[in-house]
Amino acid sequence: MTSQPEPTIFALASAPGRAGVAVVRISGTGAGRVLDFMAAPRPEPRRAVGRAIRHPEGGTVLDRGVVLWFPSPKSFTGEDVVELHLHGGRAVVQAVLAALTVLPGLRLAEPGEFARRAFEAGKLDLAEVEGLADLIDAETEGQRRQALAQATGALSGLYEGWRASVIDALAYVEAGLDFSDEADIGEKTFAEARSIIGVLVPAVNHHLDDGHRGEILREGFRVALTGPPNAGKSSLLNALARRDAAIVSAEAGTTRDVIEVRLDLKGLPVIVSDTAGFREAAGDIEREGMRRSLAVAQAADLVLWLTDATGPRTTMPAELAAVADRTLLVLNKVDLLSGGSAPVLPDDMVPLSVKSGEGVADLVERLQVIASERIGHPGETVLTQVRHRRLVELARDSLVAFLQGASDDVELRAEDLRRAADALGRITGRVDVEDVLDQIFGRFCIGK
Ligand SMILES: Nc1nc2c(c(=O)[nH]1)N(C=O)[C@@H](CNc1ccc(C(=O)N[C@@H](CCC(=O)O)C(=O)O)cc1)CN2
Ligand SMILES: Nc1nc2c(ncn2[C@@H]2O[C@H](COP(=O)(O)OP(=O)(O)OP(=O)(O)O)[C@@H](O)[C@H]2O)c(=O)[nH]1
Ligand SMILES: [Mg+2]
Repeated sequence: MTSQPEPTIFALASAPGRAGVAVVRISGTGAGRVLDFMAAPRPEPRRAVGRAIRHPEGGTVLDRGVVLWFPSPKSFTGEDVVELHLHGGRAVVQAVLAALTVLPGLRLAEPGEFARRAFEAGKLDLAEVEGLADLIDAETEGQRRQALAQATGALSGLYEGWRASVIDALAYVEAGLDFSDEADIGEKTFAEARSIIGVLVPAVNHHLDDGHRGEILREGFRVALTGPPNAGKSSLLNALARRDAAIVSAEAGTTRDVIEVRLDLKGLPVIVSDTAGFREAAGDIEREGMRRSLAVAQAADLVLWLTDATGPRTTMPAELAAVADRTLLVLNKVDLLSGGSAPVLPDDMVPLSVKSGEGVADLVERLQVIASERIGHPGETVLTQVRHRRLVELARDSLVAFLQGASDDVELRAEDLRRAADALGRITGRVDVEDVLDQIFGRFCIGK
């Protein structure tokens, strides 16, 4: 039985919409034929050449572009790849995509399908693919660095290195099994395995005990704006975003829905959420707003409690304080205080006036410092997502079980190590990961 060849896939690899240049990528055994029919002759591998791009039927010139030819296996996907660099007009791209569908054996790629083929060809492992998806999503410098390191194998190297150690230890344990009638050999090899795992476990624990730095950098440091109604939370949000993201009014109880803005503070992603004000006497809608506010505060890495300098110095309600990880007190509207001099405030209270702009830059600076303390040094190899964390925890638990288990039950101890190696292998996709593939590749846009 001959296996059906994979269809050749194509897609716009650059962003949709009008652009200077658009790139259409084609991957699979039919890619060379695209060149033959639409941009003959095939250029030298990996050399950009200017070519007329023609319709395969009739030969009408659709555009004058640049073409690239990456014969298998030296390509992004490992398959034959062709790139057509076109003028980025919508009609040009449409005409070329329509022309490609005319060729037999070609179809439009699904989201992430190019990356999936790169994975299946062994060009990228799963952690690298996830890094690539994060790189495409990266909005700040810190995120870019972390994602690029992961996309180019930093995490894979770490986890594969650990897995190699576990497999070393496993080999010792299994050697002991083979010599089970010679007890002293078994003991010796088991001790070797123990010493390998004894060194590994603290390293794994250290990696896990990172305060979720990589995950926060990847997802954004979350700041919740809370406070009594009318304190100026929405005004502050707008000032931070430098645009009118939220409605501001002199009426108390203006904000009900949660409004998010994303800031880039010196390369760190900070997500600020404006929420409904907290007060006792509130109607149904406002109460729902307060419920949401509480949920946002609970999920936040930092909760700001903003109060009006001319009003009563309300403290954070107990229900809010109870869910907040870390809080910062902010006193707004200091422009309204008579005398003009700033009030004497406790050290941990930040005075500002959204109206005059006074103190806003200082607050931004405080936020940046707090976020950077939490996220730590970029460039270190840190856990970046929950999928990895779960598997590293699973591996650690199995390694601890190995260390604590009875050494005379060698079969069970070997099983502990196999389970640990398996968990680590699932991070990079070295062992069965069918169950998560669709989820991971589905994150990509079409053309990646
Ligand atoms: N034009 C273009 N730019 C691009 C991409 C692309 O696909 N096309 N990329 C898409 O993500 C990124 C670069 N990624 C790439 C990764 C590997 C190969 C590649 O041809 N690898 C071969 C050859 C390596 C070599 O010559 O040593 C290989 O791995 O065998 C190409 C692009 C960003 N820029
Ligand atoms: N004088 C002065 N007024 C301010 C300042 N900041 C905000 N305000 C005013 O205070 C009022 C309430 O502002 P908002 O930003 O809507 O207050 P909020 O905290 O979002 O209120 P709710 O959404 O109702 O909880 C508006 O009239 C703002 O113009 C400030 O620094 N000084
Ligand atoms: Mg508001």
